[in-house]
Amino acid sequence: MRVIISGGGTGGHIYPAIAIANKIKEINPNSNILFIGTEKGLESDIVPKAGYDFKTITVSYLRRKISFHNVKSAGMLLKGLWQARSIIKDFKPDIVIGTGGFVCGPVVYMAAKMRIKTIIHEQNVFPGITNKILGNYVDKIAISFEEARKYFKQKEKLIVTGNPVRQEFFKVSTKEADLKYKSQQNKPLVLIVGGSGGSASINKTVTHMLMKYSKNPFEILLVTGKSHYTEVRNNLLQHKEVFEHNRIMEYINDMPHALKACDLIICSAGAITITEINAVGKPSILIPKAYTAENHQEYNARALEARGAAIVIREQELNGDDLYNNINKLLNDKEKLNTMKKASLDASKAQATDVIYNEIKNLIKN
Ligand SMILES: CC(=O)N[C@H]1[C@@H](OP(=O)(O)OP(=O)(O)OC[C@H]2O[C@@H](n3ccc(=O)[nH]c3=O)[C@H](O)[C@@H]2O)O[C@H](CO)[C@@H](O)[C@@H]1O
Repeated sequence: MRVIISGGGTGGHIYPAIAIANKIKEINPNSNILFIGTEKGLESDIVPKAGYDFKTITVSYLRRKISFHNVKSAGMLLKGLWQARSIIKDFKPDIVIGTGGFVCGPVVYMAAKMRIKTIIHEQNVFPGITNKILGNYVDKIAISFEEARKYFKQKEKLIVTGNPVRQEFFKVSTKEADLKYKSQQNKPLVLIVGGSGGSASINKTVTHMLMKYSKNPFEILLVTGKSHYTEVRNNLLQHKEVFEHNRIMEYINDMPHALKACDLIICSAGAITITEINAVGKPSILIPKAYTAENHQEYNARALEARGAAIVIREQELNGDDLYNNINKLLNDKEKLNTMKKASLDASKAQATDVIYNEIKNLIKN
């Protein structure tokens, strides 16, 4: 099997691509897989670390208004299309898979025009602009929610698969996870993550909370996001006692172990993070990022809240005191925590990666 996978910009597009690639490799160890992304996107760091060959093309986004930026972007898009064509021509894939983000636009479009089999995967209820356009050209559109159907005109191409997550989330051992991530074995661990890029408002609120309640009876591991790390660290260094009970990191490369080790996760409500939380069956406090397209993160979060697996706090209403009280209340209510854990696990759809793999196989066979 020769496969090109493209998706990038944020972790929410990259990790599903890796989950699909891992599945293909697991079943076909001799398969040849090539990722295409951009140099600037998170994928240029994550994909090689995951052990896959990686090539880049140039892309840019378009603004809604007429602008010089758009003229420049159109030029870059043409260049990207040309680069994608040349990589596809050399690699000769049996199939090209897109998992969203601007970069997969030129790659999947070019492959379709070159009459190579193509499939895209959409992680959210509200599809991204790239996937919406690509829907016109690809052979198959894998969606994660029934509700996403109405946003695609090409009904005959749709298949509901759910979101693929890496198998490690289902296999990881609690003992290993605790050893790796719990620095104080006698205290509950609260993991706080603002998505793959971090969240300025979560970082700010948690910083205030830690300064005010530095002797918290739990341990906090705050993952700031790479671009926020220095600022958060400098602010917290003014209150050194905070670091006696808590830690900060800029990014976690081993999220399966970190998630497994925590007693509670507080995070923004990206679709892949939520799927991973369910895979390990953890209770969560979800803080949907405001101003995401169609407010899709709040939609993701409310779905989990309705199942009793999560508590939702709107970003606009976030403050350190409430957050601290919510954490304390939850960690002291074992019955509620257990109910939330069970509801979280019940929401897990472990078979998504298999369903997508079967679609890929069928497309290649036909
Ligand atoms: C602001 C915005 O529009 N964000 C979107 C983006 O979010 P984002 O990229 O934050 O996506 P998700 O929260 O869905 O996924 C983040 C991924 O990064 C991983 N991770 C994160 C932090 C870290 O330190 N280490 C790490 O490995 C997580 O385990 C997860 O696999 O893509 C998602 C999936 O299309 C969407 O649902 C989100 O709404």
